[in-house]
Amino acid sequence: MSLIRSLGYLRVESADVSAWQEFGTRVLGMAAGRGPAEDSVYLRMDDLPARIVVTPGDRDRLVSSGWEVADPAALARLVAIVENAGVSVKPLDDLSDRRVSEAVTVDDPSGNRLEFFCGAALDARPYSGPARFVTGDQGMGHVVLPATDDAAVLRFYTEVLGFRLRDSMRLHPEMIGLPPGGDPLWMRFLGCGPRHHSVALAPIPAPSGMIHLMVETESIDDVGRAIDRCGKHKAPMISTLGRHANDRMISFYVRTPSGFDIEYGTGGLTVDDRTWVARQTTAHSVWGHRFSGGGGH
Ligand SMILES: Cc1ccc(O)c(O)c1CC[C@@H]1C(=O)CC[C@]2(C)C(=O)CC[C@@H]12
Ligand SMILES: [Fe+2]
Repeated sequence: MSLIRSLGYLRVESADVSAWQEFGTRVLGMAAGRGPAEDSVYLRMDDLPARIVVTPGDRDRLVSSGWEVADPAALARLVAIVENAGVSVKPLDDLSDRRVSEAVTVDDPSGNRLEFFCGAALDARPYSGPARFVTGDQGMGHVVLPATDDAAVLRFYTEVLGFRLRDSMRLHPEMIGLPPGGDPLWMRFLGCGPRHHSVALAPIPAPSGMIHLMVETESIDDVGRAIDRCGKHKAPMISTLGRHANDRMISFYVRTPSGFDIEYGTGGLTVDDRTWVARQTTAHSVWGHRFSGGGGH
């Protein structure tokens, strides 16, 4: 098992935090949480006080993704491994807004900021949002992060952080607006627990620092209700419903107020590392997922 157990939280900076409050609760069906900063938005998906924290800023971007480890000893081991690989690790002092007992921060080779933490607080109030999310040992979902140097990020995530390669997908250069006939571009799907992928790295530039966050619900009815809410609140759905070829997730994509997307799905595959074999998928979906508006991110 890798020291990193699952995707724990996202920290987002936004010029319009109130749009996020509306979007998170009315469209995504998450529950509004409370936190120490009056001007921030805290969105709950389960017993944790917040899975998405949106802080005010002058631009819209992913600040960091937070990754949960089992305990302080595991965090110390992970920090030693990362430092041994020549990557600098900084302790995080502002833990009050994160509601965890220890956290550190690291940048991946493409400049994506990661945080590793342990000792998350549980909220005394039960989760009560309209959508029921699959979290637990699968974490809050998966993130797709931009990564320019495939070899460097693949080495960092697998050899240093201990993620396992679950799938690769070759992208045609023209899919992301490059001239045809260049070097192959790879999208890598990596896992740290039972979820098929907790992070995917894509050779696609993203001004907001993020391509999408996938959240998984318990049933297709949760997904159907979310599609209805997108219509009611005029949230921009940027793909039709579809089923992915690699993790079998049935999902659709909707644009957030920060310009990146949420993939909203159900029925994703869980994998067992003793038997899993990483393959190459050549189609992104078995059916559906027709993207509109600039190629799907
Ligand atoms: C291919 C795939 C399998 C499982 C997923 O959870 C998943 O998000 C994807 C990739 C979706 C993918 C993307 O994130 C960036 C923009 C892409 C490349 C497209 O334009 C189509 C597929 C999109
Ligand atoms: Fe995805």
